[in-house]
Amino acid sequence: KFCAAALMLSACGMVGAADARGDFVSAKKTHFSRKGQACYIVGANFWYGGYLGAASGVGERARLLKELDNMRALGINNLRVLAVSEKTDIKSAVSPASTAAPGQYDEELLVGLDFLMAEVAKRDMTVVLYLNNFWQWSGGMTQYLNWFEGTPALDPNVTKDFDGFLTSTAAFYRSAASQAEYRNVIARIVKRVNTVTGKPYSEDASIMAWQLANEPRPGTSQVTPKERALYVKWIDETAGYIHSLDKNHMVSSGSEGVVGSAQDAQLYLDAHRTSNIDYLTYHLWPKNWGWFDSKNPTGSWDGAIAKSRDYLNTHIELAKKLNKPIVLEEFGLDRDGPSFSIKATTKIRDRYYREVFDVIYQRASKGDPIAGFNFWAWGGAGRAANAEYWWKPGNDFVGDPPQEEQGLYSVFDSDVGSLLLIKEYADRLHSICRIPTTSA
Ligand SMILES: O=C1NC[C@H](CO)[C@@H](O)[C@@H]1O
Repeated sequence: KFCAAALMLSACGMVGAADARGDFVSAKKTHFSRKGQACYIVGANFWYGGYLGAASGVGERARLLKELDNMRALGINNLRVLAVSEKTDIKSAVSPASTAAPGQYDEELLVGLDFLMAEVAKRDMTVVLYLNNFWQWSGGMTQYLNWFEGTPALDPNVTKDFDGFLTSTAAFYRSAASQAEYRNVIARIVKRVNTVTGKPYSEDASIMAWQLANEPRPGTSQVTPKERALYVKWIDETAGYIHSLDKNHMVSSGSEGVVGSAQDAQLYLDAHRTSNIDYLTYHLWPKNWGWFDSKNPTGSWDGAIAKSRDYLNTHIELAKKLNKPIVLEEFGLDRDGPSFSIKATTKIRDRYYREVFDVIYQRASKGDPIAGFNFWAWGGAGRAANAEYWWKPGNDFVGDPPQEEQGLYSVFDSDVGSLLLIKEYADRLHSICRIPTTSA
């Protein structure tokens, strides 16, 4: 009876048919597999993809379709997207937010995510959806603490106290009330039925993975044993909760790697050993982490490259230890000058991208567990709206979220050299596993 009803509902488009099991990206030891083939992630960070998909308000569906076509044409087959944002008074945060208040969700933004997923599926692309943010630019964990612990929603751009932000925000993991609402939101998204396709998210193979948060950190590099244990437990139990709701998809943490694990490789290993985490993630930020000085590129280049190569290779070795695939899901560098202006060249950034791509391609060619990359971040047709390069509601979305200058790390559609470089390495990675670089 149930099958007949399901078939009938499916036939009239009320509930989309589940994708076949083999259509889902899965981790097979240290590599990803999809449709019976090993596959590599050639991806972009596209945090605002769901926002563009909204039917009105912030939505720009015509732009979204053009961005997706342009990315697909380059061989990009994966997008990393913000799935949930929290309404906040923080100035350098995006608005509107998908969670307007605890228990109040913005259906228009959630339909935007539905539309994005429907268009991604048409292009045989996949998406990693992150369900929270350690940083303030989408409200994130500090906003949960404001709602449930009464502490101020902190913006390190204002407080200028980065370590204070890290310690305060890590209180999220021990706030029972915050965790309860966070899980409500997780359940609402993971169990959602796409209003455009009629397909349950949990049965949609165009989702590659659910991700706990963007860059969740345990606190500062001086975390106590108690904070370490809490962080490890939070990753294990939250990932386990998602798997309890959805038997089809992988789950990842969104970690930056050792830098995001109190500079401690052992903590990174301990936090990702659980079978509830299907693959590893790491990020690479030479300027943010003080390795590269964009005001002194010549003097800081060699050190930055040496540290970057070491970071890349160290994490591929850690993936071998855990026998899991690993994705470099964020990396970037600013424009020549440095400048936020789209008119500035990107020679240094392109050179850096090539250095990163070379390590990834060489080690992937040898069968090492590097499963791909997502560069940070797709700016596409978006443009900074004012001379100060700060985002304000109503402005274009670009690759840089509102807490950073609009042009800092974005790859725009006019950055032809960067786009050709991405395509060159997309083709090379796809050639390793013979995935068609254009949708069949
Ligand atoms: O997740 C992130 N990592 C680094 C990006 C660039 O600084 C930043 O915009 C984002 O919060």
